Amino acid sequence: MTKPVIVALDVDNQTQLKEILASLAEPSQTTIKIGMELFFNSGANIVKELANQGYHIFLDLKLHDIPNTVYNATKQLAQLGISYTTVHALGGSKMIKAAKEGLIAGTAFNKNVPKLLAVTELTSISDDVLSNEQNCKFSMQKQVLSLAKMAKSAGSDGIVCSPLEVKILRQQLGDDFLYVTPGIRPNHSTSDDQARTATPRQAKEFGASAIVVGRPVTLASDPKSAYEAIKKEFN
Ligand SMILES: O=c1ccn([C@@H]2O[C@H](COP(=O)(O)O)[C@@H](O)[C@H]2O)c(=O)[nH]1
Repeated sequence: MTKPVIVALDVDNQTQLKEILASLAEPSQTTIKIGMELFFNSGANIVKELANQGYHIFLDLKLHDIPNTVYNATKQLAQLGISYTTVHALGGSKMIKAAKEGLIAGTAFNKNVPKLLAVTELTSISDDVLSNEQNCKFSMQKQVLSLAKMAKSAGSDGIVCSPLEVKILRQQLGDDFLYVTPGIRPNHSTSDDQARTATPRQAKEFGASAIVVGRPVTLASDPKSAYEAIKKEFN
């Protein structure tokens, strides 16, 4: 079975959106990620529209609020036809539990409940930022593992982390949990806002369940070839 290469549709207009979608596989074979940029530009209707076209949707709004607010928000999101959504693990176990309950409450009878993914430490956070700005006393690996364990016990279906942490996480938390990894850079020399990166091949070797790829596809001179090459490397 091929593992998903999830393309992050981080665009603010329909023209660019259509161009990228045209480079990807047919909707039923494709998971696309809608993040804050497209959602705040086009609203919930774009989510419903793309879901109706048959795409599997990863709605990445990274909710982080009090449990009651998150419950009511995920209850709404569950009605959009999405497959995955995200909260920040740092919101705590009560918030994660509420997010899951909201998804269950908002899902129509005989539809699948969207999978809940907890974002551990963003892939843009370096070791330096973790210790000097977040004042975390643990190593990155220990911190991500601790958040992932808590998220799993609170009911999340998986986590978002860097590919660099997946091997140890999978050993500790098992295979009945999703390890979704952004921070994918086919060319390791690229320098941008991502701090904890790996190539698609490394993500595969470390055991990622799915990878999330944005700019390496959307900014490529030939997005279709870039997407196909990443899929081949990851599978
Ligand atoms: O820890 C995280 C969580 C989410 N993301 C999202 O993934 C994509 C990555 O895009 P690139 O252009 O490939 O960097 C983007 O939508 C982020 O919001 C993440 O990067 N790290």
